[in-house]
Amino acid sequence: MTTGPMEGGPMPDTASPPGPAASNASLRAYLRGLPGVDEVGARERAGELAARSIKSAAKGRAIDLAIRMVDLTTLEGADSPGKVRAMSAKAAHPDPADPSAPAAAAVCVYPDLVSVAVAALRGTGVGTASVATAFPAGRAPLEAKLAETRHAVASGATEIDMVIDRGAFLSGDYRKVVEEIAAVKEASGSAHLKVILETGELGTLDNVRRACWLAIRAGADFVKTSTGKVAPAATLPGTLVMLEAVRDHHANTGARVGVKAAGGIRGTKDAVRYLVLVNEVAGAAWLTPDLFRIGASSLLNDLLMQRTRLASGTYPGPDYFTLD
Ligand SMILES: O=C[C@H](O)COP(=O)(O)O
Repeated sequence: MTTGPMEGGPMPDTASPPGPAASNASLRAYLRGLPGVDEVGARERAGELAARSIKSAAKGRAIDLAIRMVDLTTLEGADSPGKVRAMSAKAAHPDPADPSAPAAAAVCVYPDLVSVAVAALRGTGVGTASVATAFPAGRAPLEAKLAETRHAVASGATEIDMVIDRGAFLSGDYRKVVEEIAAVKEASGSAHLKVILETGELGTLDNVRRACWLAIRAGADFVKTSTGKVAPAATLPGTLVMLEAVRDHHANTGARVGVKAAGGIRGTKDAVRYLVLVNEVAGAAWLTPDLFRIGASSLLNDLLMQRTRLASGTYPGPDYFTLD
């Protein structure tokens, strides 16, 4: 098992973390002094939780919860207003034949399409999330990243999904990572900020733990695994480490930060595995769209198919739901 209050006593935040104006040297010293993540233990624990089965009655509830947690995403060069409108309609009413099917949490689009999603989602309660900060690579001057963030917010985005500067992180410039997140947080105003770590580029689970700590410290409302553009994208062990980080942050400060698993999550089985992980690692308090999201471009249809099968005993035909 990895580190945690139940297994290893007080967590890192209690070990006199450096103050808000800390130099890069003290951030480096602090982060490098944190107890390491037990990679083998994390993988074993994630594997063990993934193997758990849940009863049919609980499965129906889990599927509805997973639908409510979906950030229905399109992040392609070929995205168009028409596609965003169709996706927004689907997010608000995933199964037009069954009004009991819950709505998704949000639609996630590039900044130039935010206004289209906002108009299409007005009055539905579904949020509009926008990637910003030169998604997915994050290679742009800070001013350009802030301008993009402000544009998305001015267009009505309720959530901003930013990427961290992985180059700065991997070369040990933690101060730059923190400053950039804090600046984007300010530019986001009242929009919720999700900070994408791009765990597939961080190399180790220790780095995932460190990046989480920096993002939370800089003001993240959510920490998010991946852009969906880099392999591996979301993984159970990486998400486990992130859930431990938010759990420990809560134990140390009383504040709750959310987690978003995104990238490569395509089936109901996978979605349910993430819910089991959330429940077992962070706790039931995180089983809400306010604290856990699944970012996915093509998961919703499988959730709807499984939902219909549970209710009726048969799978709907392949053409029953509109394409994700
Ligand atoms: O943020 C969400 C991801 O970009 C979606 O990735 P996906 O297309 O693999 O589902």
